[in-house]
Amino acid sequence: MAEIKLSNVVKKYGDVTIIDQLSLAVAHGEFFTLLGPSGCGKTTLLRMIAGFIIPDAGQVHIGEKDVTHLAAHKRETGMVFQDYALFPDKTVFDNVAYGLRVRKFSSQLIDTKVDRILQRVELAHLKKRYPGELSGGQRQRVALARALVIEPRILLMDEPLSNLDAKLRIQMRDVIRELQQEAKITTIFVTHDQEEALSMSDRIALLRSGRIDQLDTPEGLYSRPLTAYAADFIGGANLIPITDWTSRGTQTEVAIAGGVVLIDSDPTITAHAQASAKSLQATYQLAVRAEHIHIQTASKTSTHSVPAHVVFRRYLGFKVTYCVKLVDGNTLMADVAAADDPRKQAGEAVFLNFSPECRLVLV
Ligand SMILES: Nc1ncnc2c1ncn2[C@@H]1O[C@H](COP(=O)(O)OP(=O)(O)OP(=O)(O)O)[C@@H](O)[C@H]1O
Repeated sequence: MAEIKLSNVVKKYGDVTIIDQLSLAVAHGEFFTLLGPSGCGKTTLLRMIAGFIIPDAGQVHIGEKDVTHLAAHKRETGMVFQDYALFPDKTVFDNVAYGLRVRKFSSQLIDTKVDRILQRVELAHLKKRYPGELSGGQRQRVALARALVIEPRILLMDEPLSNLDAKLRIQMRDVIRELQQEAKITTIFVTHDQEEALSMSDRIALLRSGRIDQLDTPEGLYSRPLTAYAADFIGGANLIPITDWTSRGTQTEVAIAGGVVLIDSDPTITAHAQASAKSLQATYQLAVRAEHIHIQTASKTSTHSVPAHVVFRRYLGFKVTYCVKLVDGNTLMADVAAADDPRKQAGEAVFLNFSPECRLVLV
């Protein structure tokens, strides 16, 4: 049984459809991320689950209960906002205690619960401070403690790390994930940061204009993107036009400018291609991650080498990034380990070998 279920939810503002017949199910204890660029509808979806936005059509279930029209405060959800939304005139202790006081817990139980959660987020020594006397990371931990102290059934987090500096953001990922695992609390996390999504989530729904483009595990989304949008958004793959392709059992030959690339076959793509009436060239591109291009100085190494020219070489310490141009003028970015660097300069000819992990993706 799903802990959270959205069934064909729709949200429109005027004539503009923001969420378009979207369905998803989140399992109990799952860390589920809504990922996508600004404006794709992540916050709207999260607020539908919280009860701040009522869908124009469709249902929201929490457990077995239809909560589509249930008031936000009756939904057993805790929310952490991007700007923390702490009470500036209350101490850390009182901020965290707020939800318990509203729920009429005894002051003794409030003391115990608040002290326990403040210790867990390493803020016990700061409980008498006001939010204005805390760093961004500390404020974020107060917001997290305040959401968790009421032991909500569901934790909803809207870009909770985006106001922190890069180092703190990475530390807080671990804190959130640890607390979530400890309490086995079903969590929906909104972010536009692909690295955050990959490193924290059990599953990710990649959104595109109010629809789910791909719903998958982090590994699935990174290594088996189905669309050019997913391949580009997660890990910024090179997208290469194809001129033809032939599936030969476990391997597929893909013709691109200058040569033929051999990749692993994907049954999903093959089945889609068989069912699709459109021309293959218009429907698919080859998605190639920078780490899946190997730069050779001679073509002899493989019958599937593709000629190219170096546009520029950028040394980055542990790796070297090359920009290379195919015979049709398309450019690709390729990463090589510093130890394997062929040390080619702009204008020099090279040959590219592509790893079998490269994929055909829907345009
Ligand atoms: N009250 C509103 N009235 C009209 N349009 C709105 C309203 N709220 C949101 N929108 C629009 O709905 C779309 C989705 O907004 P939403 O906040 O869900 O996106 P998001 O993916 O969370 O973006 P961001 O990462 O920038 O927060 C946007 O185009 C936004 O302008």
